[in-house]
Amino acid sequence: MRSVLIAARDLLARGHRQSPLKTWTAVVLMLASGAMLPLAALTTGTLLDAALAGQRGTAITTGVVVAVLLMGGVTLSHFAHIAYFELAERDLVDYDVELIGLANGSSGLDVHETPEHADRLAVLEEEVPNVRMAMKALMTTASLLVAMSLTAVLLAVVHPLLLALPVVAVPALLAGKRAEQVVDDARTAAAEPSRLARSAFRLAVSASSAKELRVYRLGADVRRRHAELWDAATDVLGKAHSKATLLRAFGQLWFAIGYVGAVLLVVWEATTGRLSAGAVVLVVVLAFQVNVQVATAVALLPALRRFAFVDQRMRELRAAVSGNEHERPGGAVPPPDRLREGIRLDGVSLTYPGGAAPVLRDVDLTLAAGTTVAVVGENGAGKTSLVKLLCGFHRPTGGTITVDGVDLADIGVTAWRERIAAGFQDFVRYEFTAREAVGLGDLPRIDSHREVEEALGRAGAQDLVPRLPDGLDTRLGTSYAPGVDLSGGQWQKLALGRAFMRERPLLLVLDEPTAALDAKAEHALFSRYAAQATRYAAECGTVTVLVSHRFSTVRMADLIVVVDGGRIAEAGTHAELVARGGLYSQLYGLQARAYR
Ligand SMILES: Nc1ncnc2c1ncn2[C@@H]1O[C@H](COP(=O)(O)OP(=O)(O)OP(=O)(O)O)[C@@H](O)[C@H]1O
Repeated sequence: MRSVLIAARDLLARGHRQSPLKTWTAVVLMLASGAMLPLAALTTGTLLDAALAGQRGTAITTGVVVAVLLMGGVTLSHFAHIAYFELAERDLVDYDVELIGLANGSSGLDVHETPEHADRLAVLEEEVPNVRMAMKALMTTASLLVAMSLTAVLLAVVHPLLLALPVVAVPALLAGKRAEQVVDDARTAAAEPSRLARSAFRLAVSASSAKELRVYRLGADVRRRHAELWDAATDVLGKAHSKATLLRAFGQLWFAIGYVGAVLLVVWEATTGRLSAGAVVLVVVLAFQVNVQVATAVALLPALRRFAFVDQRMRELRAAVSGNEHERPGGAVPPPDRLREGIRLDGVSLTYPGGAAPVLRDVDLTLAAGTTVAVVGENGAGKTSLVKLLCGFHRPTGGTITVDGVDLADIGVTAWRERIAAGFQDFVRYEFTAREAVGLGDLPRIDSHREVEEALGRAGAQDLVPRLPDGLDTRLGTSYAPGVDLSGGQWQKLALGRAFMRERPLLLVLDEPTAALDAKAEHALFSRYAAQATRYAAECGTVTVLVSHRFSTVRMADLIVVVDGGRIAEAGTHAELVARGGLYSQLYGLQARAYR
């Protein structure tokens, strides 16, 4: 119950922030409409007594009042609906905006990479559109509270024993509440299989997986997984719904017994002359209204409980994002204007949140200012994890990273990120215009035609634009709007252009930037990288970190770092490492032979 009250308060407060006038209009109209039906019942009783007593004038006046009250009940709630419907729409947008903010609200990736976070986001993505229903349920509940209170007072005035009628309604309400708890628990239990089923569905219908699904004949398998996961989810939900229906039916039956008892009581009192005919009509109508009120309350509970569940998840998300224990926001020291010494890692280790073992251990490394450092190693060795630490996405769980002698943890995360340029292996395919897809790399200059073209030139992707039908104004992708679809390599070239938008980065990260490029493009690109890295190095001492599996790329680096099982196995120049005859030499030999 407490969670429902908190959720109701949050929803009203959110509505009030959007429009105080509309909120108050809706609340006042709904409260007034709640009083109309009980007052109409009262007036109907008076009307009957007046008619039976031959008081024509009173009967006509009360008849008009009954009509006005009945009309008022309908029209007030109609006008309230206009106000709260718009509020609910605004609330919905507000929730979406907040969700986008929270999904991107942590400076690092620790929160993002936990299953609880994924579940919370999946639940919210699905449930937030039900805010419309929640607003309607909340307003109707406000109206219902007035109606129930007034009804209780009127019943008590006719006969104190009739107060038992609303009391009889309580077990019915409790049964309804219990039913909702059962459904909520089931929804939480079904969140994981539902999320996995949705992911199987996306896999089955997305264009990017179509090729593999056909070649490996995975269609039937994905369908089977999807069906099994939904079966698991719907089984849990189905059982819960059956149990909830039984609980609600029990509640309704219990109330029906009370209703019959109340009607028999007033009829008995009337036959003994203690109550008037008008009072009997009043009680019969009110008792019927109590039944409707209880049924409405029970029917409203699901929407309110469901919203309370959303509100609770939203609060958990806020708390998880703001109070993430693994993530420190970073100090206020600004990053240096230019790197003089470079970046040092001393005894650095990293264990992911919830991870059993460190994925990086005892890493000692100096990335000297103005140099290009290549990181190589087998899959899962820890290369990307190293890059993530340098970008401040995760904090080392042991040791320190210093930038020109200042602990990276003391440097403001946002300020540090502004001095990083990065191209990631799992780059994003922004389905915007080509100019925006590149210009996003440096938001203030997103609209600059010249600077976007220069960035593409630095990334070796200048040949891409002339092939697009509307040049940089070409809309990309076909998922949400008609646009031009690009090849994997072309998307990657745009991602590289994005990485080269920032002009004075202290750290340039290229995490397997050429995986989707052909050999000619790769070769052209490396020569450009080398020139670019030299230019950056002269301007601000940039450290370029290049993660690659291609040794033809790697050999041009000033320092090659070989990562093996989370440790630095060896480090040196290409010549030094080949001469040493260690892991690098073996891996290089294997690849060189393959190319011969
Ligand atoms: N978010 C995460 N949570 C837990 N473990 C992770 C996470 N990301 C990576 N790992 C684990 O850390 C280890 C190193 O992964 P990492 O991505 O750094 O390897 P990599 O050398 O870049 O591999 P690849 O060449 O395949 O890209 C792997 O065992 C991986 O399973």
